[in-house]
Amino acid sequence: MEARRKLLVLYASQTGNAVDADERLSREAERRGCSATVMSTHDYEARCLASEETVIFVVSTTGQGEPPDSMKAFWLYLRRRHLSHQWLRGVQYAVFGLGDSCYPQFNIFSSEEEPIGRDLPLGKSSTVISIEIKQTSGYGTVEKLDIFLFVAKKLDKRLSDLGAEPVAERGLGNEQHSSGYESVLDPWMCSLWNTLYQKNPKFFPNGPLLSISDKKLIDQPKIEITFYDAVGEHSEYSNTTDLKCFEMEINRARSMPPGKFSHYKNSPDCFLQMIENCLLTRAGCGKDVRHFEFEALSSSIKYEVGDVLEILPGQSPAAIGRFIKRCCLNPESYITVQPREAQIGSCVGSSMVAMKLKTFVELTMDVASASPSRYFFEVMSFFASFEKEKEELQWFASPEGRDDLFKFNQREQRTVLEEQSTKILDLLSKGAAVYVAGSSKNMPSDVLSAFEEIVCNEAGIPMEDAVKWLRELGKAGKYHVEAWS
Ligand SMILES: Cc1cc2nc3c(=O)[nH]c(=O)nc-3n(C[C@H](O)[C@H](O)[C@H](O)COP(=O)(O)O)c2cc1C
Repeated sequence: MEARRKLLVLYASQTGNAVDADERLSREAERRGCSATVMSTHDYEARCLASEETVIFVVSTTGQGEPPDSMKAFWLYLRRRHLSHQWLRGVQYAVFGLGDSCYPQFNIFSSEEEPIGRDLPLGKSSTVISIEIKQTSGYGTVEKLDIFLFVAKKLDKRLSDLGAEPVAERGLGNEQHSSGYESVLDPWMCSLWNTLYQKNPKFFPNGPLLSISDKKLIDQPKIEITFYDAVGEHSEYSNTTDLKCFEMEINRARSMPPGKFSHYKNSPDCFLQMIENCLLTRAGCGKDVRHFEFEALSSSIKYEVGDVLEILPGQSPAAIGRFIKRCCLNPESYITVQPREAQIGSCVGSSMVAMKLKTFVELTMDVASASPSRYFFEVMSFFASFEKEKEELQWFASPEGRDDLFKFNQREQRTVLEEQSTKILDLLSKGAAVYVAGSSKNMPSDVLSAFEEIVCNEAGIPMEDAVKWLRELGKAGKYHVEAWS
């Protein structure tokens, strides 16, 4: 019997959206009975592409029409001149691109005349910074270039020039769409499954429609986290991890006062002065993408065109603490993180070496500024015990609820932490009675515990302030207010 067909799903991402989209594609394929391997273009050997059967690419465009860092080597290989027009004969492919039509409106530099420095997206956060170190007063000729979804368009063309066969029309997801890139991804994915099924029914033995229940898949996480309560049990290894080095680097940078001399040089680490900080995105478009300009103050700074200046983003320790507390975990406990199946390869922050939970959260997760993914709502709906809440989460995770989710989640820039504190506002906006008292002492115990849990613990608002805040809301006539004494 011919073996079931397999899919290779490759992603190239700078800030994480393509990873989400890619994982969604592989999940949906697996729910239809087709096994899929998800990999970053960074971990994939480009020369092996010719021996694949079907490859789905999800790629984003970054910088000024550039491929993500993780795709640069892969793309360089694909562009080699010696590759024949038949090299990918027999390989089927589909490309889904992620981009943002805001970008062509910026001033674009042609590749020969790029300014010194590059855009540096800094993780999946609501503020993105593009950096330029000023050396001369002029920037060279400015050209308009269509950089919207540039990478997906180029990749699609190159794959086809190398003889690969497209199985679906290129999908182009635009973040400016009223419900984000998912509004294009949903129908694109459905038509992809149908086409693959028509080409070879072995892809989906039970047809292209959903055949495995969500529950079964949600029960099988890809990553295993093991907790060790004994502090120090594994600490003898922790100096060797990349994360540990990263942590040390961050601590070193944070503790460096102006004018401090580095340990190994007799000259100061270079100093830059910020001379411009301007918003690149349109006002009100819901995104904060900034252009910073720095001027070198010390002569010690040496760089060449293409060098990268990295600014390490940080998270508030209070937010990390609140997140861990909300998960009912001990921030001081040690964990190891590893993929459950060998084929998955390394996962974000994967480490066989135990590290402190709070270090892991600080270095690998964005708890205070990134909006949770759609899949987060899907998984939460599985665990929700309150029926109404479960239904709402399921609606958000469904294709029909996608627009509502986008408005509630991304447009409002909600975060995992905020989800908790907005619960109380949701309650209020649904017309629930607001109880106001002179002091929290008189609150009925169920109201008091809800307040302690949501307003005080999650949002970090002291109880007395929360009571004052409620009184203000009541005075403004927004909510029905009852008093107790
Ligand atoms: C610094 C930066 C530069 C970007 N440049 C472009 C661009 O030139 N063209 C485009 O279509 N989208 C551009 N985008 C939008 C991204 O492609 C879009 O946000 C995408 O969803 C990011 O996917 P990723 O998280 O997988 O990298 C840019 C985004 C950032 C943060």
